Amino acid sequence: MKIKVGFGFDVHQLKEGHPFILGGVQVQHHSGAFGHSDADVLVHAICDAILGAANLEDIGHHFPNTDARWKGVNSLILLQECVKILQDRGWILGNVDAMLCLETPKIKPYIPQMKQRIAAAAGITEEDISIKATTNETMGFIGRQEGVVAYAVCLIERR
Ligand SMILES: Nc1ccn([C@@H]2O[C@H](COP(=O)(O)O)[C@@H](O)[C@H]2O)c(=O)n1
Ligand SMILES: C[C@@]1(CO)OP(=O)(O)OP(=O)(O)OC[C@H]1O
Repeated sequence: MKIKVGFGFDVHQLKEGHPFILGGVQVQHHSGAFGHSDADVLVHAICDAILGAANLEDIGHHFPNTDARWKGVNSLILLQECVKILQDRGWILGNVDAMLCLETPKIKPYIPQMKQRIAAAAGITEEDISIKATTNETMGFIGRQEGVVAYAVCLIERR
């Protein structure tokens, strides 16, 4: 059995009045993440971890932000596609561990639903997806609530 690890990072700007989609779930907040897609920073970091593990470039390579097909796209669709790309090369996604960094709102109550949606899109069980959150202790652009950051690692395996 061969195993590999992957790492992903993403950041999006927060803008007043935008919907805030994290882990495929709409979070109630006065501002939300802004991007070409639905700007789901958590799912983007997971996509990059998966692609990185298999040495398959990054999310922008597969889904360019200049392509109208991805305008406003639900990022869970991109995640599903990344897992398919992985499986087409003989890899199986093992587990994912992710960290969200944002000052507010509290993410903890949304985590069970995020896990359900990510697990369903990625074809893994909820036990194999961990999501955690931290503030930035009021410091920097995260502390000023100008942006949101996510990190993710994953393991992939093949016989
Ligand atoms: N946006 C966030 C940030 C944090 N949490 C939860 O609160 C705990 C304490 O966070 P600190 O940054 O003050 O250490 C953290 O462990 C998370 O469980 C959250 O839900 N949403
Ligand atoms: C997801 C894509 C594609 O719509 O656009 P954005 O929502 O801007 O997100 P980013 O994290 O910059 O990744 C690039 C693109 O693949």
